[in-house]
Amino acid sequence: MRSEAGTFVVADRTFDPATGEAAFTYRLGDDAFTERLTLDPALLAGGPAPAALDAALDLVHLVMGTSYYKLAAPGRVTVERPVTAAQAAVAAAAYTHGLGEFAAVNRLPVPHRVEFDLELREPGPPPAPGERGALLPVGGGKDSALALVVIPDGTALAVNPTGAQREVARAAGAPLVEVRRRLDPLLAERTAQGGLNGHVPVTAINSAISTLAAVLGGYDPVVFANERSADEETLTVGGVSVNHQYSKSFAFEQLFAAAAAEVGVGYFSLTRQLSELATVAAVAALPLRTSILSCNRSYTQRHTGGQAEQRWCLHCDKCLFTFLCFAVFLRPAEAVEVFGGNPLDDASLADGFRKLWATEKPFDCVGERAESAAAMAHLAASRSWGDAPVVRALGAEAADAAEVTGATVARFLAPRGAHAVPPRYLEALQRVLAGARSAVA
Ligand SMILES: CC(=O)N[C@H]1[C@@H](OP(=O)(O)OP(=O)(O)OC[C@H]2O[C@@H](n3ccc(=O)[nH]c3=O)[C@H](O)[C@@H]2O)O[C@H](CO)[C@@H](O)[C@@H]1O[C@H](C)C(=O)N[C@@H](C)C(=O)N[C@@H](CCC(=O)O)C(=O)O
Ligand SMILES: Nc1ncnc2c1ncn2[C@@H]1O[C@H](COP(=O)(O)OP(=O)(O)OP(=O)(O)O)[C@@H](O)[C@H]1O
Repeated sequence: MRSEAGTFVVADRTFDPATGEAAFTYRLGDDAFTERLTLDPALLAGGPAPAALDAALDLVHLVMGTSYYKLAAPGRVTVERPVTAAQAAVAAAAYTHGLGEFAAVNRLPVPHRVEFDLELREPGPPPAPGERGALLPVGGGKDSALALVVIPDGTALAVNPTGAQREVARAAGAPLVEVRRRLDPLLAERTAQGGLNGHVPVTAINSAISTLAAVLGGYDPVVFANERSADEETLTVGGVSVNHQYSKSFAFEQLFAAAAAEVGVGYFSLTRQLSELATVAAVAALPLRTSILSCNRSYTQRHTGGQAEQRWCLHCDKCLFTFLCFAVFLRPAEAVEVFGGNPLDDASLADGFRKLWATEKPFDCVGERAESAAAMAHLAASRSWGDAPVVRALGAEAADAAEVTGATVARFLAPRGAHAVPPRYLEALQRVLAGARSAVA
């Protein structure tokens, strides 16, 4: 069936509890797209409340549509199944702010305004929470590695797992459940034929998939590791903030937590009060620092298909930022052991490092401008790193940039800001942070 011109339709979906296969269909003009999930058999043994399972599937269906919507970005979304007000709020945020970078890159008006044509329903009575403990989505990088250490009895979950995600779960001693996600191949075809392309709110998608897995498998809560630095905008367009990491922000977390609560699942970010530097301070002191991989280039569909070796590329914005943070807490030889190289020795990368505190930050998962400047200034004053070519080139200007806001590494190590971490998890986090501080001292 054709969708009405100018509308993107969140259409049908199916789920087979015997095989764990779920299919989510969308329509855009003459095209129908179906994205498929295969859920780990380990998740299928429980007997989830049917209303909660339905609502969790609806949440996935809503946010996963952003990938297909973006081909034409018609500004109108029709949702065929009734949804709750909390789900509608998640969808509105995902299509508007979650597609903010996409809109800016494609020179569409920002904010990207989307009208929803949907029927609201009341949420069902909240089901009893699952009894199998915390479910921790892992990306393979430093943040979720820290969460695995703080919650040692948790279960890790990887969407399209790679060797890096499996390795970090193994190093932390956590059982791993896997969810395979397959984009409709027609998406790539239509993109190649000139469809619009750009970033989608992937943490919103992973959050919804994790919540579905928690409902099915009887886990509670779902614990993400989205740091405070993710709240900083990437750039401003006509006075409006555009954030590459919007679906990692606290604003989005609060909206999503309300929808997850309706299906009996707690949802929060354990590291919400931490800067990237504070997270790295802890991870640098842990043995599993050599098991992490934060380079996004190694997480493309090509790599998640298992066709290429994964390693730090040491050139992309995220590699440069992550190396800079770790250098604050490691000696050069230790850093090389973790990363397999030293980009601060390569003067040709100075411009790449400088961008980390520029007005327009890279569209990547990097920390706050002030924390990058503070980290580089800190290295310039250190005996171990002060002579590295990039540090020599940038130390003085980084110190000037840091001084504008009074930024220092020490200031970024103190937890601060709003959060929704339950007391028992907060105490466990504080214990690990204190242990790491004494290891570094
Ligand atoms: C791995 C990566 O960074 N990919 C971004 C890149 O896409 P690329 O073409 O280089 O490779 P693929 O990811 O394999 O994508 C192939 C095509 O498929 C489209 N697509 C992919 C995933 C999806 O869920 N929906 C899709 O439509 C994609 O548009 C390609 O055409 O550039 C893209 C455009 O800017 C980015 O959207 C890709 O980002 C991925 C969705 C991704 O997983 N990125 C995370 C590593 C990431 O950015 N994480 C952030 C969290 C940001 C957030 O929550 O929004 C973080 O770690 O802070
Ligand atoms: N493929 C994935 N499957 C499950 N969870 C994921 C996946 N990718 C990212 N996440 C989760 O989303 C959140 C944000 O991802 P992010 O990439 O910032 O974290 P990370 O991989 O832990 O660390 P790093 O920033 O060093 O890459 C984290 O909680 C992370 O575990």
